[in-house]
Amino acid sequence: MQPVLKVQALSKTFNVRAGLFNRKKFEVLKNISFCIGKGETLAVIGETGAGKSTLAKLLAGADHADSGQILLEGNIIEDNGIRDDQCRHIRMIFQDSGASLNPGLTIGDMLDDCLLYNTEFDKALRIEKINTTLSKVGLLRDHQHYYPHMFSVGQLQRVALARALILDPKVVVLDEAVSSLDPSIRAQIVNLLLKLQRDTGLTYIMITHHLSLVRHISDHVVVLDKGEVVEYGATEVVFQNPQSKVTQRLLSC
Ligand SMILES: Nc1ncnc2c1ncn2[C@@H]1O[C@H](COP(=O)(O)OP(=O)(O)OP(=O)(O)O)[C@@H](O)[C@H]1O
Repeated sequence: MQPVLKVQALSKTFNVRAGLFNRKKFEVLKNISFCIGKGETLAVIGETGAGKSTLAKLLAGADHADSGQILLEGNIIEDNGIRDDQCRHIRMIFQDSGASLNPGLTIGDMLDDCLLYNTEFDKALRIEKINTTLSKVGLLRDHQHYYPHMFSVGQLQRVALARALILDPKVVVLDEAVSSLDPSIRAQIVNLLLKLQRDTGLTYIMITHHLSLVRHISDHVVVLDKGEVVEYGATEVVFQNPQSKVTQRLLSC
């Protein structure tokens, strides 16, 4: 079966300061390759600074790679740093959703803007889509009139999820999206993610330090170390018999 997302030899370099006047190249991601099937969850784990968030941004189109390809359902959506700007099928949710929402916009206006800029929907269709999306993530119709500061942290993650889902993406990248939540709220959001996946065949790429969560919900895992894939396989296999020193260290914590 064709993977929904295929990443081929993705590399990324940052120009970083070296001393007072010089800059040097820092290879943050080196030759990253993996693929993921529809309705599956792939976890990306690694120590601090391994390159996980950079990879998340490249996948979601928030930054560009220097080389390599990203293919969605067999079509190249990024080729050596050139992104198909029309591609809205990979969306991202961050840890601190509150910070990524415009405090001056109601949730309804924010969702409406997403639809206005990315679809040809008329007003009636946009209203219907906003209502069904809010209900999908467990929020009420009335919540569209609320501003971000009126929500709890857990509800804000639902709002972020609504913003990601309103354009019917195929892949959602979750960068520590449930990490800051307290355990009971985290469990609610994880159950919501699993339900959405069961109902719609969504594919997740989950970046997290929570290894119990990785074990609970991911089908495959990629272990990054200093920008390189040091282990990649079925989660159960990797957890039971970790091959790389980094994976062994992570699992022993
Ligand atoms: N814009 C940037 N310019 C220069 N260096 C950067 C930039 N963004 C990230 N880095 C560096 O790239 C490396 C990887 O960062 P990244 O945030 O991707 O790691 P991470 O695995 O997500 O870490 P953490 O688990 O702590 O979030 C780090 O050394 C970081 O300092």
